[in-house]
Order: sequence, then C-alpha cells, then structure tokens
Amino acid sequence: MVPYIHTDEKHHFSRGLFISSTGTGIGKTIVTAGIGAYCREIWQRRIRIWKPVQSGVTLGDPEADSYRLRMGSGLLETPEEEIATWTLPDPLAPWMAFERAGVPFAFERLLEEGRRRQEDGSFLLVEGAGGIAVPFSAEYTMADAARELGTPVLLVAPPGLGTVSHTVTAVQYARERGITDIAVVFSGPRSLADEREIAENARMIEAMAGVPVCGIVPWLMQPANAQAVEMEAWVAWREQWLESFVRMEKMMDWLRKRI
Ligand SMILES: Nc1ncnc2c1ncn2[C@@H]1O[C@H](COP(=O)(O)OP(=O)(O)OP(=O)(O)O)[C@@H](O)[C@H]1O
Ligand SMILES: C[C@H](N)[C@H](N)CCCCCC(=O)O
Ligand SMILES: [Mg+2]
Repeated sequence: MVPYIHTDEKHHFSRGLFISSTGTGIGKTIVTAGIGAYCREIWQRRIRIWKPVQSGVTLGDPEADSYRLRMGSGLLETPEEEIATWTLPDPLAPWMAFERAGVPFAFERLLEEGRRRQEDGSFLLVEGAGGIAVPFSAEYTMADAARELGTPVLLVAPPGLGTVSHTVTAVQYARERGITDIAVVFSGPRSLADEREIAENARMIEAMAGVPVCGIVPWLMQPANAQAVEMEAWVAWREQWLESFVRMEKMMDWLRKRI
C-alpha cells in the first residue's frame, strides 16, 4: 500500500456520506437507497447517488446496484450510467474485476468523478463495493476513497453473532486509513438476533470502537424479479421505508448534523 494522497481540494468538497460495510451483501444498497429517499422526500435535500464500481452485473439489470439505488431512492432523473462509473462483468473485488476485464483503473480518475458530483452542493451518497478494506487496485481501498472525498463513513453491519469482531476491526481499519468520522448501523433480519442481543452487540461495539451504533434499519425487501420493473412497487417500498425510518432517531440525528 502506498501512502495516502493529500490534496488541497478535499477540504473544499466535504459534503456527503460514504456507505461501507463489514463485508459484501450486508445491506449497503438498501440503506443507501433508503437514506437517499429520506434526504430527498423528508429533508428536501438535493442529493446525488454514486456507486463508483459495481461488478457481476450489467447496467439496466434489476439486480444491479445502480438500478436498485436509482429506483429505491426515487432519483429517476439520474441515468444509471451516472450512478455507476464502472460496471464490470465478473462478481469480484474491483481490483480483480478490473484486471479480468482488461480495464485500466486510476484512483485519480475516481476522485475526479466523485468531486465532480460534489461540486454543485448536492449531498453525495457513495456506496462502496463489499467491505471497507476492499481494493480498487493494489494501492487503494474503499477507505482511501472515503478519506480523499472527505466524507464520513457509515458502516453497515449485521446485528447478530459474529458482528462484534468484524465491526471493531472494520472501524480500526478505517481509522488506520485516516477516517475519523464513523458510525455503525445494523441491517439484518431480526430473527438472526433478538432485541437483547442486538442491544448488547451495540454496547460492545460502542465501548470497544468508540463509534455510535445507530440502531437497526428496518427489514424491507426491495422489489425483485417481475416486480422490479414496476414503478408502483418502488413507490410502495419508499413509502414503507420512510415510515419506519422516521422512527430511527439516533441515525437521523447523526445524519442531520452532517447533511
Ligand atoms: N434492511 C434490509 N431489508 C431487506 N433486505 C435486506 C436488508 N439488508 C440486507 N438485505 C438483504 O441482503 C441482500 C444484500 O443486501 P445489499 O444488496 O443491500 O448488500 P450490499 O452490502 O449492498 O452488497 P454489495 O457489496 O454487493 O454492494 C439484499 O438482497 C437483501 O435481500
Ligand atoms: C460482487 C459483489 N456483489 C461485490 N460488489 C464485490 C465484493 C467484493 C468482496 C471482496 C472481499 O472482501 O473478499
Ligand atoms: Mg450493494
């Protein structure tokens, strides 16, 4: 790993949030889309949503994060091409997905793409790929992108057994890479952990890692299969999400101070 890039510009464009996680398939897309819908519809905040690299999908595929972020947030004026900068065929960490596709990657280009999206004062929601230490290249990971874009990091983690070690190590890694503003939110079926266990896990993570744990986001499946092309199904998803999100006080207080 090479030393961090420090640029003057980063302090000029600090608006946004980088949604990362302890691993892949944890709920980042659900949480990012939901926060996007909330910022737009409840706070009337102009936002952009960005997935720098997605892999294992094609644009327009209802399974693609770019599709689910667009429909889930309701940011319909933004084409998927603008939501995802690089869409690569193999379902791998970006570093290897770039290599296998023969696509050159430059971290500076990624930062340019991010900063362009921050320039007009929009609140930029960035969804990483996989967990916080997942590499774009031999040199740079998700954490480096968050640091250079100057955004806080919201770590999405599962609520149940196993989460304490994964989450504490993810926070420690983010700090090592220079990120100071970090919060955790759980996403996962409640059946995997009861209320007492969830509260205990949150308490251990807060005590050990020194970051706020903002509770557990509602379990709300996004429309899949045939329903994924129906606009009404997504409107209904957003409505349900907004209703349950209104009750997530700790998360919303944390976010409100950063928006
Ligand atoms: N809060 C939630 N409500 C409903 N389903 C959820 C929730 N969190 C996670 N899931 C389930 O977990 C799956 C993975 O979630 P998601 O696609 O958001 O993960 P991810 O962290 O974005 O993964 P990737 O690293 O591939 O971007 C979803 O398809 C969904 O089935
Ligand atoms: C393809 C998948 N859905 C993600 N977008 C990429 C996950 C990379 C995980 C790499 C790793 O941590 O081993
Ligand atoms: Mg995702």
